[in-house]
Amino acid sequence: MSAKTKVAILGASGYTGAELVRILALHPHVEMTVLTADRRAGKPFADVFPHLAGIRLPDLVAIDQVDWAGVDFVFCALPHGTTQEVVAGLPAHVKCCDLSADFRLKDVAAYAEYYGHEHLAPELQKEVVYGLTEVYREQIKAARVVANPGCYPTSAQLPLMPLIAKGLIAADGIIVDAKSGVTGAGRAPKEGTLFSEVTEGIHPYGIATHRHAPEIEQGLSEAAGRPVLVNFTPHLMPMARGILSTIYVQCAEGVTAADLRAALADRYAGEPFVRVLPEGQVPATRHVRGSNFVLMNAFDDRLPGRAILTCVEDNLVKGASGQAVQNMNVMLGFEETTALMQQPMFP
Ligand SMILES: NC(=O)C1=CN([C@@H]2O[C@H](COP(=O)(O)OP(=O)(O)OC[C@H]3O[C@@H](n4cnc5c(N)ncnc54)[C@H](OP(=O)(O)O)[C@@H]3O)[C@@H](O)[C@H]2O)C=CC1
Ligand SMILES: CC(=O)N[C@@H](CCC(=O)OP(=O)(O)O)C(=O)O
Repeated sequence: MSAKTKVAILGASGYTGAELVRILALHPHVEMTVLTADRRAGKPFADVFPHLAGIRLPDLVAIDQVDWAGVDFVFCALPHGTTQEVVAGLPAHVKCCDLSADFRLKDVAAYAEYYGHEHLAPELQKEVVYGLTEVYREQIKAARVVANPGCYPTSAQLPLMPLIAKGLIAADGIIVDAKSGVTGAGRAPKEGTLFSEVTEGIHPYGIATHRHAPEIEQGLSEAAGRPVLVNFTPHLMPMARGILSTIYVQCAEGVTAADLRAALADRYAGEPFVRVLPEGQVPATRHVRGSNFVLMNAFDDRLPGRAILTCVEDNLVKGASGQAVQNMNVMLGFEETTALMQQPMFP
């Protein structure tokens, strides 16, 4: 049997880091040899995440303690803004899937505008492949560094890109109304994610300014073959996991929701993680919890010629760590579904 791939998880003490460990624990071809943290460096991993105590793992270390000679593949699960120099400094033999937003935007000027500082690795940015697996699989196969998509952009681009590319919906005037669970904001303590700030309520945030809008527009523009702008408003929900995107679109002349559903079903036939639901069935976040699945459907609006698309995912799995493992599987030539076929937990 060939040797296992040695994997490092940078930011293993965060939510997406824990999900990577949970998923990779069932991966037959990898061994987790390095787990890093910042404030929690020096601790046993199980002290930080007792629910994963049954897995044999190395202790958490600081990034500057990592011996890269013993690493083949890196998952970088660090806060955005801290990642570009780390990834640019990796030795050439190491492949990487970056879960942060640091390499998602191809246009470094747009990055500077939305992230508030100049890109620190513009040369590397040119070779990074955007990791929406179902769309960019062929490029991902050959990539050394993959930028894993944002959680909201995954749920918006998967339903919209094929419909725009086929001219079944107008690329202009699209409204993406999205809701996320609180784990989307990470584990580091902040006022906005306190129980008392989130429970028994819902509120939009980042209205007309959220940094996922240009990421969604990047994909939709590519599908349309011209620049496209989108109206994107995220909301924070009193739940731990899950994203629901409700998307309002104008259909092309004569096109109905049945046509949109059929086109999506055709596009994603054979895709293991994308399911287009039968007519009338409503995607719910609780139907994807803990899984790498995406559920979507299309409905006729009451307004003539308009339709409503709905899409759900688990923000920590297909929206982050699950898609990252999917990308690693593609990059390293493993079966794409390896370690990812857990069924959703319900309720
Ligand atoms: N949560 C989600 O749903 C999604 C997250 N992402 C992206 O994935 C990345 C990780 O997110 P998430 O796991 O939620 O974040 P968390 O805040 O839960 O975890 C962040 C991790 O990074 C470490 N860290 C923080 N600051 C530094 C630093 N300056 N140097 C080195 N390590 C540091 C933390 O260590 P310590 O615990 O010791 O402080 C922790 O391990 C982010 O870029 C996020 O935007 C992408 C899609 C979805
Ligand atoms: C609920 C919540 O706060 N969600 C995060 C998005 C999570 C994510 O995908 O963030 P990155 O683009 O940084 O990877 C937010 O809106 O900032």
